[in-house]
Amino acid sequence: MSSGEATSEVPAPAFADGALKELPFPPVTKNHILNCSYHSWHPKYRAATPKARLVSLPPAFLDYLRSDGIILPPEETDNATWSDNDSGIFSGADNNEDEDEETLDPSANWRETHEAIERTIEELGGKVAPKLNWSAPKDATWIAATNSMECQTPNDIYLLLKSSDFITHDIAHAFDDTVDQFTTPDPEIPYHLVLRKWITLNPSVEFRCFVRNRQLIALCQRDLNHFDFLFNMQDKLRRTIQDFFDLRLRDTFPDPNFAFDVYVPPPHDKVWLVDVNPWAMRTDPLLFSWMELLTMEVPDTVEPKDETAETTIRLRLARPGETDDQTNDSDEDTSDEDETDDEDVEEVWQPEFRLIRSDDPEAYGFTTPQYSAHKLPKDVVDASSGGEGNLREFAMQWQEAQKLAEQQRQEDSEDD
Ligand SMILES: Nc1ncnc2c1ncn2[C@@H]1O[C@H](COP(=O)(O)OP(=O)(O)OP(=O)(O)O)[C@@H](O)[C@H]1O
Ligand SMILES: [Mg+2]
Repeated sequence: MSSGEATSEVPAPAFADGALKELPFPPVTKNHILNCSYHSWHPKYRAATPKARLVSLPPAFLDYLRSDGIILPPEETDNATWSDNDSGIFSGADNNEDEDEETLDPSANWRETHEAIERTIEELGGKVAPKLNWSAPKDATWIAATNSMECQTPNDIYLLLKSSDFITHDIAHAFDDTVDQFTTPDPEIPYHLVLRKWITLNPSVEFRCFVRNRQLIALCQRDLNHFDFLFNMQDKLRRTIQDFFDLRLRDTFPDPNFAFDVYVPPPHDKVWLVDVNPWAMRTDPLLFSWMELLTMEVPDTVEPKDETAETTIRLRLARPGETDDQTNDSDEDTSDEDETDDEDVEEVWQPEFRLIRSDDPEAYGFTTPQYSAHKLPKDVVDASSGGEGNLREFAMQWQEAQKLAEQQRQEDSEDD
């Protein structure tokens, strides 16, 4: 797939009466969205990505994902316990024997895909974490027996994918809110199921990193819990991630603005690239606000002229929208007075690295639901419309899931 360089720099903020009226995002193009699709960037950064395989998805499989209801292909292990089923989830094997098997098995039209998925799970050691081009079904884990994204069978995967609003966004709204949404025909999206070898990730060392005009400007935790030990290793982590960005991403990613997610497991000297996300509203800025990220002042790095001199890098603060030329012009015009000004701003600048402090309200999830753009998963709403019994059963499952998640979090933080 061709990946076009985004032409847009960060625009000068549109101030009105001294206040920004709207978030000054550079125009988000369909091309930018495509550049952030797993299938676009993965081949280039494969060596830095946890082991993953891509299964290309035919239209018939996408039709299955789009169809109402959750009907799963029959499994050899299907047994009677599945048939006494009032959850609305059916396996083809549960159906009336008189009916035609072909019409009952939803995978009849995409058997090859189903088998490719089966083989790939095996190749990856029997456990995988699935995602589509952009999204993982994180909002649907409550429906899975494991209460996580860990999948051992194709049906585990289908159940998650079909229950997730994030997956629906990938298949129905990928180009929403792009500047060329209504003016250019949608490019065909080569849909892929990404199967990642399952690893037990420690959420405390997952970070989201923000890149503006090819500079790493900010980074933060992805998990919104307080992890005390992170404070002691903040500098080391920042350096490791900055080096990774400089070496691997800065000059090779097609767009100047994007956000990337990394995993930096002990001993914290290697960075794994987990995902690349659009520089757009749809990406959660987590511990920052988009307004901060779009308007924060960052320096333009000026390399010291004498390369042998051991010197602090001179930095000059540039405002968003100020081009290199503008910055350099004013640098050339260096009067005595300017030098004094320069001294004022000469300092070692580093991207802001935000961590959750123990007293932050985010640490306890008081302020925002985990997926704020989707206040309630659709299935919660569906459960409530299924009557009191459904809701009670759902509430019990939900409580159990929360307890397990909390237990897991505590174990993980103790591990470190
Ligand atoms: N190989 C893996 N094994 C187990 N868990 C994984 C694996 N890869 C990723 N995860 C977990 O899945 C989470 C979500 O993955 P990913 O970032 O790809 O989803 P996403 O939908 O793009 O998320 P977002 O909407 O925040 O951008 C990660 O934060 C990580 O905890
Ligand atoms: Mg992502």
